[in-house]
Amino acid sequence: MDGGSIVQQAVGVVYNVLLPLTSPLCRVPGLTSYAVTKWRLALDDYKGTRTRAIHGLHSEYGTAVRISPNEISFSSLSALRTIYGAGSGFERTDFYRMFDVYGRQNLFTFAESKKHGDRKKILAHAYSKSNILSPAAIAKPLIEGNAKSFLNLIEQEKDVASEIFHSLHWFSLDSITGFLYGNEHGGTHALRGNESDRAMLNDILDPARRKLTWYAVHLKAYTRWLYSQTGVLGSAISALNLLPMKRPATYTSIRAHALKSWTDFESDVQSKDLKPSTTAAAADSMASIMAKLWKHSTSGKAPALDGLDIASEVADHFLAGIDTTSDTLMFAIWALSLPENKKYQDQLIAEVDSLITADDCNADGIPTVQAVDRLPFLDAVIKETLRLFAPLPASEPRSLPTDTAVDGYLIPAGTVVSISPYTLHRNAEVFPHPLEFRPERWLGELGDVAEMKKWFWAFSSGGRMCIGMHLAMAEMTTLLTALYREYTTTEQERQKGSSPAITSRFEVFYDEKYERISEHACYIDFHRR
Ligand code: HEM
Repeated sequence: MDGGSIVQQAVGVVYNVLLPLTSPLCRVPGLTSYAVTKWRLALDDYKGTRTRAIHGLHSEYGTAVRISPNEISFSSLSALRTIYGAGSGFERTDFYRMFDVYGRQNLFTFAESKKHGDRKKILAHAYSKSNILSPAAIAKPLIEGNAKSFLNLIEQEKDVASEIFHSLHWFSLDSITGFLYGNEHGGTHALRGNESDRAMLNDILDPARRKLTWYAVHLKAYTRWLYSQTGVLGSAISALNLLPMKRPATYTSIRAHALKSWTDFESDVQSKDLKPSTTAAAADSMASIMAKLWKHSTSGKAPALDGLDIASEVADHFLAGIDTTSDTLMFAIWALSLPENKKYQDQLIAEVDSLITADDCNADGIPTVQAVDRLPFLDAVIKETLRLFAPLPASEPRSLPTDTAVDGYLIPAGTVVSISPYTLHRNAEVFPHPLEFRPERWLGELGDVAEMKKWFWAFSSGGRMCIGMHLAMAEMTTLLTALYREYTTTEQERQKGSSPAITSRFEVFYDEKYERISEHACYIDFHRR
């Protein structure tokens, strides 16, 4: 070994081993293997065990644990306020940049609060509860119409509807595209049988998506290089099976659909001179989120947006609005269909029958988005589903450019801190019998509801809380009420003994009381009442 490489190795040891062991973060409890190298947590990521491993560390070491030389996980309410409270100054980390679309940042990926706040101002009203529930806005007819299409699918193609992982994804796909793009410029019709719209789900189903996410996070430059190679080298990379996910890589058709929706809209506004309220069709097109952003871009107001900014923003909401809502609906219907939970399904049906009258339904007989917002037991069922089966259960990383303190620990500038809904939602002192599906806990029959609400974190909190929450709630309440007004549900024989499972980032999530899982599939029988 020559002198240069000895010095290099010495620097490596100091940087990788001694520094992590002498940093102020050493006071934070945890396992040394996590403290000395980021690859220990990366191994959990690779195995798909990250969130459960961190949860295990919290069970053993308490509410603050070191999970990497530069990363601390917390699980207390005080840390939640310090890190995620409005105006805390903590920013999203670079981790989120993998959600940039077409090379542009968007609401989800902006780190700085000013840029984020400016973009949010343009969108906040469209996603507000009053707008989502307004009889004059785009969401109401869209969601009620899609609930009707879901019931039609059960009537006309019962076997197809019965595999609810897919059929509910079609519901959320049609709902989010109609809301973002409008019917004329990208609204999909998967529930009504459009095969190319349905095929977009293949982007989501490929398990290689988890591997690609791991590469994109842990080997960012190498992954970018792999996918940018063309010609002979590109073919050699493919032939040697070096790509973590075969081309076309993740979300290709969803992103292509999103870009086409924007370019179609842009050429229409230029050629037809579409203006709000000139015709009914134009008015519908102009009510979409995409049109809202376009109107802002032509208003001359700051911040300036160009076409790719708009396309990126809407494409990100598109992705954020598919799995989250349909995975939650799937777990809710599956949980209500289990024999041991029949009492909850009966209670929900009794509530729907007593509180939803013919006057609460639209001309198609579908309960309105406003009426279903007033059902307390339904709300408890959805909250309990989001608690136990949060569709985004993993840690939400943040950092601050200056030194600070969290829960009494000195946190040097740039340290990554995070909390996960998975761990918050399994605190047995707040949620007695945390692994059991018990909707009645939200009605005060098991634990302290006020306290539980403080710990409920499925939609995050503070300035970076989910902007799509009211849209998602309207979709979920309408679909579940419309369904249980007309049907009861049970597990199919082939589903018995296994939990449905979903993918989130690197991991697969399911009901951990089960040993068998059915990933991306859930078989339910619908029985007309
Ligand atoms: C049950 C349904 C949903 C759940 C549980 C959920 C959950 C979340 C969570 C936990 C975050 C914060 C993530 C983080 O900081 O790492 C988030 C942010 C976000 N969500 Fe949702 N989401 C849902 C539905 C939707 C829908 C339907 C949309 C449609 C537009 C949407 C759009 C967004 C956006 C744009 C952000 C970024 C907000 C910001 O940074 O200001 N979500 N969501």
